Amino acid sequence: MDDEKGRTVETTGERPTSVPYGLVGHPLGHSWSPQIHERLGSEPYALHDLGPDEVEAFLRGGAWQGLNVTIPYKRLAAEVADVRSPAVVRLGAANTLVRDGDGRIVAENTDVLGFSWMLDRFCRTRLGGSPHELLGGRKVLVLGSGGAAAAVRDALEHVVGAQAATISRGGPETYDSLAERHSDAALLVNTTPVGMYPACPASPVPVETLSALTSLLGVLDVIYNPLRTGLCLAAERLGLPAESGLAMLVAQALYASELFQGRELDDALVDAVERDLLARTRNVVLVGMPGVGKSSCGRELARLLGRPFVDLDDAVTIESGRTPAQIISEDGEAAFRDVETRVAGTYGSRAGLVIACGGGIVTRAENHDLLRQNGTVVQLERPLGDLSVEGRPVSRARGLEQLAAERMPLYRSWADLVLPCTGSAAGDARAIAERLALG
Ligand SMILES: Nc1ncnc2c1ncn2[C@@H]1O[C@H](COP(=O)(O)OP(=O)(O)O)[C@@H](O)[C@H]1O
Ligand SMILES: O=C(O)C1=C[C@@H](OP(=O)(O)O)[C@@H](O)[C@H](O)C1
Ligand SMILES: [Mg+2]
Repeated sequence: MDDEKGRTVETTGERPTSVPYGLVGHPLGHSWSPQIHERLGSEPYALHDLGPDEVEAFLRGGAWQGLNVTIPYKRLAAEVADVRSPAVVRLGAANTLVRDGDGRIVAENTDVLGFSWMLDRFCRTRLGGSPHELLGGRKVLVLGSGGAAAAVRDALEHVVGAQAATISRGGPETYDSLAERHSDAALLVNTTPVGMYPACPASPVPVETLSALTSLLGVLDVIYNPLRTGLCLAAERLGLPAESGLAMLVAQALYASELFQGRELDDALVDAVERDLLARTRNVVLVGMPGVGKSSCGRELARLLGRPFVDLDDAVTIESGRTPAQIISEDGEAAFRDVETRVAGTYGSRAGLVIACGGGIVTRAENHDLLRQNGTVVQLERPLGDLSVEGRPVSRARGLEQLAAERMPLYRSWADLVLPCTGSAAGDARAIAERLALG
């Protein structure tokens, strides 16, 4: 029998009646789990955004082999299971369900394992010791008291032997008492949604409070979007090692995928999958002197990588109905900078973009966090004599020499990569793609 496209449709034998793997939750929104599981070999992987009246029947009777479960159904997932791991029993919550050979539902909590993996790598690579050596018997502050907090606390207490102190708005230990009562804490972990896209970069703890926690060795955030949360940015400003939750996301998926497939996967896959995700999702942000070639190179780079391109000057024009040059000459530079900062916030928080900034983006320090929360900053450099001042009121008014004196140190301090221009925008684009290992 042929279908309407002329393909032969099997009418006998085994046909999959559903997708074997997937994620259940509500609301699901955008999820990176399908791409991650595809890389790990547990595919096809579907998203099941299920309402409260349909989820239990699906968990109990749906034609699935392995499921990840997220908010708000992790407790239900633990309840419907026939077999529960020790972590699931302790937490009363499961994020992974598999069917065993007898059709029984087996529940695990790989959030605990995923956080342990991230903590282990963070401690060894950034703090120079194992979690147990660095944190055993010491106090760790856990911000928040929801499901993610329970998994983090469980890992800290049962795997590492640390003392987890929960900080929450309504609990006995609040944010107000942080600096006063917990200056002995060795690590701080955010499990609240504060700082998550699109309300970013926001931090659950102001940088002043963080600086009063004088025993901190580092900071972790379970949020992975943006790639650098407001908390991580604040910690980095204080010189504290900090990492947000992408590794935890990938590691919990790896442990879930092992259960789905019934085979062991190499832990090194976590680093590899994380690197791939970073390469695909991190913005490339171009800065440099006016006329250096940011807009031209950005356009070429976006074409090369097959990504959307955003020129912040164009975004300003769309947002305000006037070009940057018009705003500057009619209302003054400060008025332009306000709109520029607004659009930097909008596009800086998105993922997978090539962003060309205006030359003056570095004149407001706050723009740096807006753009680096999800981006790698690349500075383009050419000799001043080669720079066009056409249609650039700021360059004309102040002169390139003076602008360079003011801004060069700022470009340098923002830049993750400085690229001496190669002679053509397309050549610069190829050089950036190569230096940042983007393909
Ligand atoms: N790599 C380059 N080498 C030589 N000229 C360039 C290069 N990139 C851009 N240009 C030229 O310089 C001028 C300014 O480029 P533009 O991309 O608008 O710079 P920016 O956005 O940094 O102000 C344009 O006339 C452009 O054609
Ligand atoms: O240097 C500056 O202050 C400016 C640079 C321009 O962008 P380009 O650097 O793309 O020319 C534009 O944002 C505006 O005219 C102000
Ligand atoms: Mg430009």
